[in-house]
Amino acid sequence: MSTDADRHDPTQAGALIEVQDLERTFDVRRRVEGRRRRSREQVVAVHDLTFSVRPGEMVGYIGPNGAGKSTTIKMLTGILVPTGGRVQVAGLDPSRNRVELTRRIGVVFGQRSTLWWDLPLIDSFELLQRMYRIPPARYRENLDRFIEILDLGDQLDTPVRQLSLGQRMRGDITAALLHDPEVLYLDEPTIGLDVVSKGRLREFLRSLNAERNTTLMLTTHDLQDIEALCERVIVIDHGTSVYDGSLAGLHAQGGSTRTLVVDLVDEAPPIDVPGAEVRRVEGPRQWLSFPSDASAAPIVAAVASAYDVADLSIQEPDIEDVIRDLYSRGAQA
Ligand SMILES: Nc1ncnc2c1ncn2[C@@H]1O[C@H](COP(=O)(O)OP(=O)(O)OP(=O)(O)O)[C@@H](O)[C@H]1O
Repeated sequence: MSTDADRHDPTQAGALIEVQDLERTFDVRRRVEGRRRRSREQVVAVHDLTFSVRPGEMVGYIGPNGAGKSTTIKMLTGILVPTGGRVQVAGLDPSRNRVELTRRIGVVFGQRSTLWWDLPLIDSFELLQRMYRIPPARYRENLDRFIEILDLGDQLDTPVRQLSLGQRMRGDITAALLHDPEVLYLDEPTIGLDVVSKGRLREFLRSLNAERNTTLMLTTHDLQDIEALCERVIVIDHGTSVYDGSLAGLHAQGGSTRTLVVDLVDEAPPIDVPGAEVRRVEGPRQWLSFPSDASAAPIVAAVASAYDVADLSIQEPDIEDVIRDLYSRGAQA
């Protein structure tokens, strides 16, 4: 859909995750009205999906409900076998080398915990140390670090079932990282968290990526997660990629516009300058829209030379609007 240079080459040398023409269909039986038997139907969850991710990238994987995000992540982690195409993670075929791959990836599902529900948090971590055979010194080092940054020190002896959602999520993230995975898949990691917890978690993920070059693939409906963490976004709709590129490039999709907000010293008729159009006037404040890919400088200069300006600011297009537009175009295709 995009033609700009922001768009990613979906197949890259040195990729950590490689997905080529990936496909997954499900056979489902549906009850047909007036018939005794159920009819068989095929649901295409993922098709023609091609992308690759380099080590250390932080990629947002987004799409509307039922777009195929979870199905993709399940194929990347080896839980589901593709019905077509190819997938490789760290040089391994996930469904064939699931045990080996498990040592190299971490997975966090926001709505499901992988911790032992009835055990104190620390017991889950110790079990994981044994399962992954993490050298004791490395385990201690990682545990101390994550406990400190994620502020879990007071919760270690609490059974998981008694933790708050935010504490449980931080526990799950620690559990997923103790074995130093190269890739971390996060599925709705901030769902249900308050603003402070969200901010803290995002900060932690940023530092993890900066310090350890951990590759991050983030599935979320919270676009602020994406804006805070990901330079690259893959948008999936109806099982296939409809956009793969930078967040800035996504902003520029769909001929979206930016807005120049002008506070005049006094009320005035709508501002008339080349390259911009007045959309709204409220007292001395006026909103002018101009194309996202145009420079704001000549418009600002024209306004400032012809009017008495008290203040100016530029608003970027709302990313949610851009994405909604992309989804609706996908639905029409
Ligand atoms: N086990 C299954 N059997 C039949 N159909 C399935 C199965 N798993 C997923 N699907 C279907 O495949 C499509 C993609 O589902 P998927 O869960 O991957 O979407 P999603 O993008 O993760 O959605 P959400 O944002 O709602 O979690 C949907 O139509 C879904 O109903």
